[in-house]
Amino acid sequence: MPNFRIAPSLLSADFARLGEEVKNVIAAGADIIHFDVMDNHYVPNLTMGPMLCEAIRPHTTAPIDVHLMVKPVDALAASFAKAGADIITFHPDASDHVDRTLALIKDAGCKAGLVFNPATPLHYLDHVMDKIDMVLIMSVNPGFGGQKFIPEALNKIRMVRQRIDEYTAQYGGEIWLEVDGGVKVDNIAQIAEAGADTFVAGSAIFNTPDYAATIAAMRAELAKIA
Ligand SMILES: O=C(CO)[C@H](O)[C@H](O)COP(=O)(O)O
Repeated sequence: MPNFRIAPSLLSADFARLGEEVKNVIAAGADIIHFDVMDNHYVPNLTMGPMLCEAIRPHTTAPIDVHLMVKPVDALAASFAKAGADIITFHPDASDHVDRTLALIKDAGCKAGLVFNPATPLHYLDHVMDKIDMVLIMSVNPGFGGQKFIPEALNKIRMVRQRIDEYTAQYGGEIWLEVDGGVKVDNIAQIAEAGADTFVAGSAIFNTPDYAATIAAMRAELAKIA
């Protein structure tokens, strides 16, 4: 069975109690904190900046996975690396120089990844497979939590899984395949079957009264995958 990781998105957490929410959701069995950064320019919403990342950093030793939905990318990527991010992903269509942005993130000591919106072509992976630690497939259009999973994302996940497997079989290393948007207890197994190993879930976890029960239910679904 692959090493499955559950990454609750703070987008649906109680922003007035973020430190507590971070602690609670990790204690409930989550692996990673997913931190959504929206700039009201690349996406039509405004969320959290590096100061909030720095503020939650002392509340957990779990990796903080920063998803930059911003344009331009580089200055904020550097600020989030300083603020304690472990993983920084960005949208290649928002960066003028994808290779340079990846290098900036890696040089700052973080893992780096590319994010693909539902309509972003995968050719951005062509010359950078050796520089990425993660591919994040958006299964909704970015900007808001609580949207419905777009089924076409499953085909894209399968294509990326094949690409990662072929690359790592030849060159070694590890590249995580994360999926974000509309992930729920009742579709997580199907998403895993398509090839994802890391699952962002916002509303599905934070909008339930018992985080541990929801995460356990997700893991029970994932355990059904051979
Ligand atoms: O990046 C995002 C939206 O841009 C969110 O992480 C994502 O939508 C998670 O929310 P939910 O699980 O409620 O769909």
